Order: sequence, then C-alpha cells, then structure tokens
Amino acid sequence: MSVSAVQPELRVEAIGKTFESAAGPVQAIERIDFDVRPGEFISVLGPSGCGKTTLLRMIGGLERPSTGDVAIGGRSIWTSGSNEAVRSLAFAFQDSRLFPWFSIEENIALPLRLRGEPKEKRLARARELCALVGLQGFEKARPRQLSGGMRQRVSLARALAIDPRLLLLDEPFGALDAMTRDQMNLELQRICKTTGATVLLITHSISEAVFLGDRVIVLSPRPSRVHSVHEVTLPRPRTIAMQETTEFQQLVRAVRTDIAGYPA
Ligand SMILES: Nc1ncnc2c1ncn2[C@@H]1O[C@H](COP(=O)(O)OP(=O)(O)OP(=O)(O)O)[C@@H](O)[C@H]1O
Repeated sequence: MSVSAVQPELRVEAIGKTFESAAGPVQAIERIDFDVRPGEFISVLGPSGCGKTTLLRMIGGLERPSTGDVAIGGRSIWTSGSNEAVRSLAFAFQDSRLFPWFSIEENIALPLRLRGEPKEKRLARARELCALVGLQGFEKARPRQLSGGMRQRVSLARALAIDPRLLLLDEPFGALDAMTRDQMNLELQRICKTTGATVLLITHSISEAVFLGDRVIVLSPRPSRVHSVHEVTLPRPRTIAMQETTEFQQLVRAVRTDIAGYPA
C-alpha cells in the first residue's frame, strides 16, 4: 500500500472558530487543514492567543467549530457526531488534574471506571501503566506525595488507560523545570514507541516541538491559519545530545524565524 493510500488517523478539514462575546464576535481561527498519519507525532506551535487550545478542544470534541470538521480514524466528530470517534481519544494538560483523595492507581484507572470496567481489570491495567511511565512502587501513593514531573507521568498514564487512538497534549510539561522537562520528553518518546500512539502536542517550546515531532506545524497569529509545516527528519530514538547537532539547531532556527516577531 502506498503512503498516500493510508487513511489518516486524524483529519482536520477547513476548521474555523468565531466566539460570540459581549464585545462582539472574536475570530480565533480563520481556517486550518491538516492530516496526521497513524503513529505520527505532530507538534503545534504558534504565538500566544492564536487558537492552539481552541484547535485541540475542537479536535477533542469539547468545542464545536464554526466551520469545517474533524475526523478520527475516518469517523467525523462534528458532522455525524460519532461518539466512537470521541471515545477513542484522550487528553493531558499542563495541570495534571488528579483527584487528591484517590491513590495513583485509582487516578489512572478512573477512565476505565467511568466505562464500567470491573475493578480487578482496571486496577491491573493501572499497575501496568504505572510501570510503563516509571512509577512502579507508587501505586498506592496520593498525588500530594509526588513531584510535579511524577504527577505529569500519572496524567499521561491516565490518558493512556483507554488505549486511545489519538493522544491530545496541551503543554503537558509547561510547568516543569528544564531538566525534568528533558526527562519527560525522553519518557514520552519511549511511551509513544511502546504504544504506537498518534500524538498532537501543543507547546510553547520550539526545541521541545522539534525534539518530539515528526512534523512541526506553525500557526499564524489570530485569526490563525497554518503558517508553515516543518518535517523533522532526525533519526529516532532522539537523544538530548542530538540537540547540539547542526541539523537540530537549523530546524529550531527555521521554526523560530517563522514565528519571529510574535511573542512565543
Ligand atoms: N470561550 C471564549 N469566548 C471568547 N473568546 C475566547 C473563548 N475561548 C478563547 N477565546 C479567544 O480565542 C483566542 C484563542 O484562544 P486560545 O486559548 O485557543 O489560544 P492559545 O493559542 O491556546 O493561547 P496561549 O498560547 O496563550 O495558551 C483568544 O483570543 C481567546 O481570548
């Protein structure tokens, strides 16, 4: 089968969004189109307020677009309202959004509980995921006993609990210090390789976008459009040392040039 014959995992088609507000309409997104291949990692960058979170929310079924549609695995979310498409995706955010009164394994198992999975099955899956994200031994701990980086691991594990077709990440490591963030980027790369997940990552960090992405999509200021798309051809697995290479630095420079002049 040729590459072009592979059905995209995600299709964003002519999507646009205008919010109604007391001060009048606010056009956040003019028009955005792109496809994501199964297993691909896409990073999305753009100036503050250009509509990145709005885009993610429309892809995730949380915000109705004013125009256009989104399809996951060939199933439209907005035109035909496919519940199955929405059930096949998962989110993680900058704030880990854990329930403080639940243990780590109960937090991870929560999406399975909401789906009515039996307790034994969902806790077994939570323990597997604890190991996958490097939290073995912390299954019974409470969120307050963990560091910020560890809480983000829990948040990722919880997102992976349903085996999502598509993982939507909104600046998940934005609140972490630089060293923890590097570590989490390596972990995320390893987890993606293990699970084969298709990922859309919103970030404000150009180097994170290049380090993780197969492609980097740069959005224009509001009302946003796709400004440019950068293919990242660095081999995988990527290492922190690769950030010192000329190829990596050239890519970062090219992306930065595209968003130069915008507050990133
Ligand atoms: N519910 C809403 N009602 C009115 N305007 C909104 C609403 N939600 C978002 N906006 C506006 O839409 C634009 C895009 O917001 P959004 O949060 O998607 O941007 P962003 O690129 O994620 O921003 P940042 O990089 O700062 O996180 C902003 O101008 C915002 O004020």
